[in-house]
Amino acid sequence: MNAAGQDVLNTAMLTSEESRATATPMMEQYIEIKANNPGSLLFYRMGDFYELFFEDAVDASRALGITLTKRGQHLGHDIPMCGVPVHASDDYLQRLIALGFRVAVCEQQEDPAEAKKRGSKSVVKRGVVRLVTPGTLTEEKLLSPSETNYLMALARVRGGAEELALAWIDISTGVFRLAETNATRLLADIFRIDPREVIVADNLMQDPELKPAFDVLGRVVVPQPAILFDSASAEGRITRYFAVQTLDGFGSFSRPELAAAAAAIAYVEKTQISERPPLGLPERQSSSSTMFIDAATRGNLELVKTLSGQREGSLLNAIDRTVTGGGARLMAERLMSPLTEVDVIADRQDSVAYFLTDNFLTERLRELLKRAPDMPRALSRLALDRGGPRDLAAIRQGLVTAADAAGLLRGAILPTELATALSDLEMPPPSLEYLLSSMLADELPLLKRDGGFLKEGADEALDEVRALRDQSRRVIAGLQLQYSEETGVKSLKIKHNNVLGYFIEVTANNAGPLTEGDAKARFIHRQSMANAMRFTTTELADLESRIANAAGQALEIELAAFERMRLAVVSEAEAIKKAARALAVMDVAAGLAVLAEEQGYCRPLVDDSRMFAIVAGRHPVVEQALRKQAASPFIANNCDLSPKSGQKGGAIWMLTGPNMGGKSTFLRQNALIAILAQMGSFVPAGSAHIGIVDRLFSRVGASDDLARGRSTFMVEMVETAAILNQAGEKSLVILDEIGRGTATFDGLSIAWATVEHLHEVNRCRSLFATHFHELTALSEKLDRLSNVTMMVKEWQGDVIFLHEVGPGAADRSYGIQVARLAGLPAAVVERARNVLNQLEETDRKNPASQLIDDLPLFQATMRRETPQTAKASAVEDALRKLDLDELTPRQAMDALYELKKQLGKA
Ligand SMILES: Nc1ncnc2c1ncn2[C@@H]1O[C@H](COP(=O)(O)OP(=O)(O)OP(=O)(O)O)[C@@H](O)[C@H]1O
Repeated sequence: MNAAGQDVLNTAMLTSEESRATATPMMEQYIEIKANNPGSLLFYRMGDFYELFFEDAVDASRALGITLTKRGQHLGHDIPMCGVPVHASDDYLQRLIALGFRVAVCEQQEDPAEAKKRGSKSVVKRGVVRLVTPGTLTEEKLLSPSETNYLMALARVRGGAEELALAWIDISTGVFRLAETNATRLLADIFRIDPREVIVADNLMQDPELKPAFDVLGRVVVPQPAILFDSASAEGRITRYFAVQTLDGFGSFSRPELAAAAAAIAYVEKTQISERPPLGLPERQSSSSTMFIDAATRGNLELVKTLSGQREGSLLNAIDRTVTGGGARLMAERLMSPLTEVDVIADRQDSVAYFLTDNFLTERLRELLKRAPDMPRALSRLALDRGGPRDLAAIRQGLVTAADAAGLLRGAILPTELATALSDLEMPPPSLEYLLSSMLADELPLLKRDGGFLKEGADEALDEVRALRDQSRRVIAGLQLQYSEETGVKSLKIKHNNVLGYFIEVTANNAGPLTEGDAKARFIHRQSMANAMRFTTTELADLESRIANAAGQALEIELAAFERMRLAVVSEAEAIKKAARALAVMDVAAGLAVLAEEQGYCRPLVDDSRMFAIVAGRHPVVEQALRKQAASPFIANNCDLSPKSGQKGGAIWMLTGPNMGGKSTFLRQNALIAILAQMGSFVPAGSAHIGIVDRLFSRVGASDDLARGRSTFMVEMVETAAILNQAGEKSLVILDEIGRGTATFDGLSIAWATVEHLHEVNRCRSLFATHFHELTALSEKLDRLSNVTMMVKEWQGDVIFLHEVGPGAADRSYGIQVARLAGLPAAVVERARNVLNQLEETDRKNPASQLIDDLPLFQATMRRETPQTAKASAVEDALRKLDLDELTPRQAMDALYELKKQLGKA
């Protein structure tokens, strides 16, 4: 029984020997194909439908809400069945893929008439032509225009320095990249790339080092046979795919990188069966060239989606002004991977600055770009032979846009990035655009088999058969007139249907003149209906076959022309991809210029210093939200974490202030400004000077991870631990209310020790917001720590939030006032006030802040501990080397004496 309560044969029973022995020939074919494609729903082509059977039918009918029927029996069980029409299959595929299914598409591979020739019982040949999985989509309907669609392979090869590597491919655009990684940064790297599917060797699925990451990724991870990841045969697989002798020309790759790349290629081959998408050569990405943002930080800062999963409210949504799908994808990619290389950042800023200086040019360019179709995706479909006439038209329009954009910028003195883009725009040969424009009609059908996509004048032979077809139609109209005059039946009509083809139709009452006398020999009776009779003539039959032939010939000519155009496009794949990329680069730069102009952003100075000086910074998302609500304007705030002269480490700002005062907003805005600056954008500030941030960490907001058995406090501590273990001198760390998830004293102690560790060990630029006002006393001992506070005014017992960051420390949180504003019952507010007074009284007698005088500094305690923990003593070493199971009692005694002697020496 399955979950739906039906008695359905499961796949194991279906593919058993017994099942095969009793199967009909068609069932036998089905079982064979099903057995070869485990884990996928099988779309089995029958005429105009894809049919699903057995468990697949039950699952799909439930997922798609379509009717489940039955078709005969097998092994004494009903065979459940459901089907989707071929012409609408993209919609169904989309829904199934979104629900996490994978689909094997099985087509008829010969004409049913061919099969019949082999005998009346023979089955039409069928084969799986493609596995549809989330990471290997190419259809326009299945893809989001503004998002990349990466398939990723993770490989591990023991022995080298870095044992793990990632390879990711977007077959809808041909992008192919590689990077080394390690267990610590694995999740951060995967989230940066945000793949739809990650393939992993099945023998790694339970690996203790990797399993926690797989658990977080969930069903995105798909186990595959380990042989796909075999590093020994990796190079061969890659060279075969790219049809080259050696990989030497591509750069040098580590063994894990080769294994990951080969696995990704193997999976593409496995899912695309006979087709080969046009992949770019693998590009190596060094992890040091992008800012490391760990998974928690990426989520907390809501870069591309909010914590609740929406795009609305994310940073990307607030800054994306691009007008093309390719531009939107590049924008998201840049936001996900801010750079650490000063020169490249400056190049990108130069492009934005260029467009900012010429509004007129920017607007004209954007108008052009708005008409640019998605060239890389159309190209990919054409290369995979899944494209239609509209994909050819997309390439044509893209090439026109590229030429127009090039025309607009040619002759100008362009900054580096735009100059490169301009020369890329000029890569595709003009002859290609000319070919497509001279062939393609204005109105295009979706499918090439519908014909009618070549324009008049495109092909002489086609024009001739079309003329013949049109002429024949005119002849038919003439015949109708002639027959009606001859017979005197005015209502005589020549009609057409798929069964009879062309025929003459008269009403039953008017049949006489066609069935009597001489006419009887001329008008051949075909069909009698209730009220009508149908006839044909030799002339009409002759005309009909000429028309049918003409249509067949026309389609043949069109399909041959389609193939010529397709090959012409595919042979320029590299140039087309370059031009498309150039359009995306221009779209991003122009979009960022529009944003900077509209929102008043400034160009930040980004260099290799340790500066972090933001003047009048704003939160890019909150600022726009406040404006939209026409609420009071956003209050800009400064932030300076730069080392003072003579100091080496970065500064820490300890931020206190009331609830609702704007602490979290201030913390996040500075992290977001760093990200924007390093992705090459202008930033929401009056001015900004940022020394490259190589790693960004944030611990903000409360979230729990109950699915993995972690409480809110546990998550907080895990994230804090990651920060303290990994942050270095170039990092930027944002910590919001560390220690609030536990008892006050525990929380205060943890926060205290964390600040000391950041100051003494990590020495990074940090912002630390807290309600533990006792911590502000630390500024007396930690020279790079300053206290700042969110300013408030008290007015007639109420608090007024000024949202302004000023020097000093808050002495209270105004939590009770905020609680009152939130509508806590008056009695509870009153009682809380009393309790607070009592507590404050006790604290005044024995303040926790006095601790600062009583506690030795963190570094001092560290120093005391370090020698013992860091370097094991000779006695410990000797003890560790002893193999107790191998010692006789006598040897054990001797070893003990020896140890004692060594201890004496120490
Ligand atoms: N600089 C600002 N200018 C104008 N409004 C602001 C500013 N900063 C914050 N706000 C507004 O104040 C609200 C509260 O801000 P935020 O959540 O940052 O406060 P908080 O101090 O972190 O509060 P809590 O301690 O309760 O978490 C925000 O939703 C925003 O609308």
